[in-house]
Amino acid sequence: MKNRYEAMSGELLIGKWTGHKWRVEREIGRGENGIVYLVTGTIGQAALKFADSAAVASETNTLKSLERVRGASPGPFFIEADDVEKNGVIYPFYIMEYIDGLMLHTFMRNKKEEWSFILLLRLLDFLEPLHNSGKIMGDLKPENLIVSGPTHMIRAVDMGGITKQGRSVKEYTTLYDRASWHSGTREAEPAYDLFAASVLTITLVHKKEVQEADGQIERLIAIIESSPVLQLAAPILQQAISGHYNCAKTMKKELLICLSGKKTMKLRTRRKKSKSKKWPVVLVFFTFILMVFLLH
Ligand SMILES: Nc1ncnc2c1ncn2[C@@H]1O[C@H](COP(=O)(O)OP(=O)(O)OP(=O)(O)O)[C@@H](O)[C@H]1O
Repeated sequence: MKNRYEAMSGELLIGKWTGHKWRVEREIGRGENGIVYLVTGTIGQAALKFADSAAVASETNTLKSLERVRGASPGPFFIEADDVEKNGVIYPFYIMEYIDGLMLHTFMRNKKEEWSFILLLRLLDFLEPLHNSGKIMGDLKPENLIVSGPTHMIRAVDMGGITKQGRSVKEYTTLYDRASWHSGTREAEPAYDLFAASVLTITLVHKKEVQEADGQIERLIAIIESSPVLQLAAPILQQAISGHYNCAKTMKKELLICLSGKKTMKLRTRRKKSKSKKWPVVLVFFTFILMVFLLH
């Protein structure tokens, strides 16, 4: 790994330019661009990311440019950038807010499949202010998202894909990229993220099948239609896939309507004969929906 410092738990890092001291608690993640540590400084806990100077500069710029969207906190707050010098070598890093929570796929591991809709609602809450600020997330995938706090807010940890609307998407992952599914271009527009949000929701419930669909949109639609859980929101998921939505708020509104009583009644009537054991889950689920709606 080029120019990335491997720190140890308990180690004290001193910023070369600010003189600020950061005590390393533990490593919290690593990826292509860098290593991230949970650290403690005079301001309390924070996340420290070692990366090469170009990545530190561009990620720092992205986080700063998101300050205008801060009311909705889509990503971590930027704190400061600095270098640490060890044995005559300079290692660039930056400090950001530590987002406490679980990665999306870890969060879903011990949850009922119906939770995928709550996360979709939260994802739409996350996307709306970002889109209103003239940007899109681009690389929308579970690995870049954390579920945080008692209201299960979605926050992003990797902002590398954020692209100005009208430009070509900077970074993408084929599984969630509409162009790879032959369903549109890579032009950065809200509909690009809403397509990805729909695929992400399907993936939370049927990951293997989505991977096997291998870019064939008809197979993706067949997964929705044959899934007892996803059927609850089938029209919305399909419309997002076909590019019908270019506004997260509208998609959220229609999703809530779709998940409300009428659709459930239909499904219940259809399944009456089989005395489904799922009704307590559905009841709990709609109580959650109501809570999310009221909390917002
Ligand atoms: N501010 C943060 N708060 C909490 N956890 C974080 C934070 N930033 C990063 N992480 C954790 O560290 C991991 C790696 O961080 P990040 O995605 O920024 O690295 P990367 O090298 O850019 O990754 P990639 O290879 O996906 O480009 C994340 O998946 C997440 O688990």
